[in-house]
Amino acid sequence: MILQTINLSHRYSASWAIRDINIQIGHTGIVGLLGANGSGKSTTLNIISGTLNQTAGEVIIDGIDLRKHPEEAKKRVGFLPQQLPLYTDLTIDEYLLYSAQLRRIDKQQIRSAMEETKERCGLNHLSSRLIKNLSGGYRQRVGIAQAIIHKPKLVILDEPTNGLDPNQIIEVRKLILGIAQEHSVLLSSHILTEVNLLCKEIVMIESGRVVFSDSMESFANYAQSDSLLLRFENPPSREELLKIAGVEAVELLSPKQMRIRYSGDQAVSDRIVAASVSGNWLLREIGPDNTKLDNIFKQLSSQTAQ
Ligand SMILES: Nc1ncnc2c1ncn2[C@@H]1O[C@H](COP(=O)(O)OP(=O)(O)OP(=O)(O)O)[C@@H](O)[C@H]1O
Repeated sequence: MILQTINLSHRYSASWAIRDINIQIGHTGIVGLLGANGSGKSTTLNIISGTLNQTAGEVIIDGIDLRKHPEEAKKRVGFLPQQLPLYTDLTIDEYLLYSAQLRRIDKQQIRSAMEETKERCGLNHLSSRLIKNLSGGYRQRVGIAQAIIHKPKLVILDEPTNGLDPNQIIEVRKLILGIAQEHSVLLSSHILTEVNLLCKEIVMIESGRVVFSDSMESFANYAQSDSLLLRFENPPSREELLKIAGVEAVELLSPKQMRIRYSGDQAVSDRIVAASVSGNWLLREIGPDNTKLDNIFKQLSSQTAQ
């Protein structure tokens, strides 16, 4: 297991910022930590990267307890915090040399580590450019470069595309996908589309607690599994629909169109068809509700806020 957090909890003052966060990463690829602003993503990532001490719970990196053996555990982690840790008066080469020294890379290997990292991050042609003269996208690449220069098993990226323009976002996402071929990446975002595009797995947190944790595929299924869109030529009343076994809620979208939420088995659609025939409701459309994942995000968020 590359990362395991066990009931990770943190309290800045009186109230808990995160509570019982359990994350497991066992392979390369990207795990998305999704949550609205203030939900506790940065707190979680700061703890996992060893920059903040948790109030309770454990972080195990590659089998090493981060609290008990911080140096050994941190060797295996690269971190891009939300605020870029750059020295803008340094050139890219100077900054990467400094980062490599901080990471205690062997003197003989520093040059090759720098060259390889610049190559991977598309920075070779800018080696002697001052960081303050780089665009936002390139600064982000330098931030990512310092996070991978020591070839950590786990790379943690806190909102890596935040504040970038659309073209820069595409480039940085490409870079992250490349890095994920060789490293395990834990990436935070408040944008569901981004997590959907990049990640195989998703951990969604809200108000400091995990509300969903599974594959992206299960998330999409979960998101669409429990509602149906219906359209009738001769629509029944809400009460008539609610009488059908399994139908839990009816939401009118237009006089003839509605969304129902249901629980239990999928046979609810057969029962709706049968009821339509016997009630002469003239069913014209029945199918899964392809609610945009973003709506689900809002829905999940409001569930936990209650
Ligand atoms: N240093 C701090 N002192 C006190 N409270 C804090 C501190 N840092 C964060 N918090 C609070 O902890 C909660 C979680 O914040 P955190 O920054 O982890 O969330 P986030 O999901 O990363 O949000 P954002 O994307 O806006 O940074 C918030 O309520 C925040 O106000």
